[in-house]
Amino acid sequence: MSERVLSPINKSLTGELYVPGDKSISHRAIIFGSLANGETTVTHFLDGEDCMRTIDAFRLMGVEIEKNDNTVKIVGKGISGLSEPLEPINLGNSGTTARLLLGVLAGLPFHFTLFGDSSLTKRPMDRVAIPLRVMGATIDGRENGKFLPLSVRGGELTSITFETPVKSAQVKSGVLLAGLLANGVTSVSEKTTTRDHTENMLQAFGGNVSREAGTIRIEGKQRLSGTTIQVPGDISSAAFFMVAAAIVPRSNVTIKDVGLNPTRTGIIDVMKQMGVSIEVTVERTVGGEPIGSIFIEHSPINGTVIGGDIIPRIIDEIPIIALLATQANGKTIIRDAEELKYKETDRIASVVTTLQALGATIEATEDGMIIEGNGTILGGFADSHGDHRIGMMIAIASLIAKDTVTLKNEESIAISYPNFFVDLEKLISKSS
Ligand SMILES: O=C(O)C1=C[C@@H](OP(=O)(O)O)[C@@H](O)[C@H](O)C1
Ligand SMILES: C=C(OP(=O)(O)O)C(=O)O
Repeated sequence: MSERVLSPINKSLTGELYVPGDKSISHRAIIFGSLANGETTVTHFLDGEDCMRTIDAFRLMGVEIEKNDNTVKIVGKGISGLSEPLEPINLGNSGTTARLLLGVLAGLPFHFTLFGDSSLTKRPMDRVAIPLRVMGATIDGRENGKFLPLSVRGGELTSITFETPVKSAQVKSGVLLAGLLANGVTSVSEKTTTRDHTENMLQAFGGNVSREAGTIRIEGKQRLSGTTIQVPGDISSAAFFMVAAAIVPRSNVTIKDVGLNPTRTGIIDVMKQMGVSIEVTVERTVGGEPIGSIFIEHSPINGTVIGGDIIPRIIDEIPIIALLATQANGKTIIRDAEELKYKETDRIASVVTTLQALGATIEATEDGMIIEGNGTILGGFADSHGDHRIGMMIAIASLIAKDTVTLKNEESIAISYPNFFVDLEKLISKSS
């Protein structure tokens, strides 16, 4: 368990930054590359711990995957080229690996044992196990198969018509992946749109998927072909520097080559709604994913009310939005965000207690939080509790703190952003 002492910077943040590859897209590139026939090359792959769990899982099933820094080559031999793993699969801290992989394993004629770290072991898996059982998989584990460790016996699946009871791209994707391996046409409906990278990437691998008014249909047993995937920069990682630029006086930062998929850009809408000066340019679309740049300047910030359909579009950005709200004029209310309770930590509780410990005025509600603006961030000790996004929120808070902040458990940041402090330093050192 390592600690890092962070001092207030008394400088501005300026310059351009390329953030690491998108975590959601990196996971999916490995999954589809492993199911496809032929070679897949993935560039700007996120070299973070979560995505390594997905690579290791497919290696255990016999897939040849070579990784050199941020470039990954996968030798796909199709679904029939996968084999039964001889060892249990370690999912580490990664909810995306767990839920998406379950969808694939459900359709393979093998037995699997899955386990994760202490955080993932507390996160619900029944949200995807329940529909997969209806399709024909046998999934069991703690508390009637709700929690890891899980045992999965996959095999022939029948298609399903499924309406997701939770606003979750992981659940949607798990069922769609099982649908790809099943007999017949699987249909998944969602009341609120969640990130659609699975649908986009399926098409990039030559698959067919129809999308109409919140319903996605996928025909089973499609043959996918290996391809080249260029992973855009992760807007969920960029969000930390976007907020840093907004709250540190005299800052202006441009994030380059970042993913601007509309199912992910809620952070831009929220920052604009709060009065932040921000300019977005979409430059190109690669594999169905828009890519471009975001320019952010230090600005006066206003409190706001955030809720409803935007929540899945900002779900991973809420911790850093809460920090932004501590610096606003007036109160900010975040509601309809109960899904935060099922992340690496209960992020309603961890955001509120961490920002309170740093001196902010913030209280938890059943489905979100209420933040008083014009807050002063003090120094002190703050623990990531093993949650990468809480760790990065603390690091950005330290930039405007009155005193040093000691970040405990800083190593969790490597889950999604191994070079976070190097990139932060790049923006600071260019400033006066
Ligand atoms: O599909 C994905 O890649 C993800 C979906 C979201 O989770 P939920 O689907 O559980 O909301 C998000 O929080 C996670 O970081 C990545
Ligand atoms: C919730 C997250 O990831 P996962 O669900 O994949 O653990 C996240 O990255 O914030």
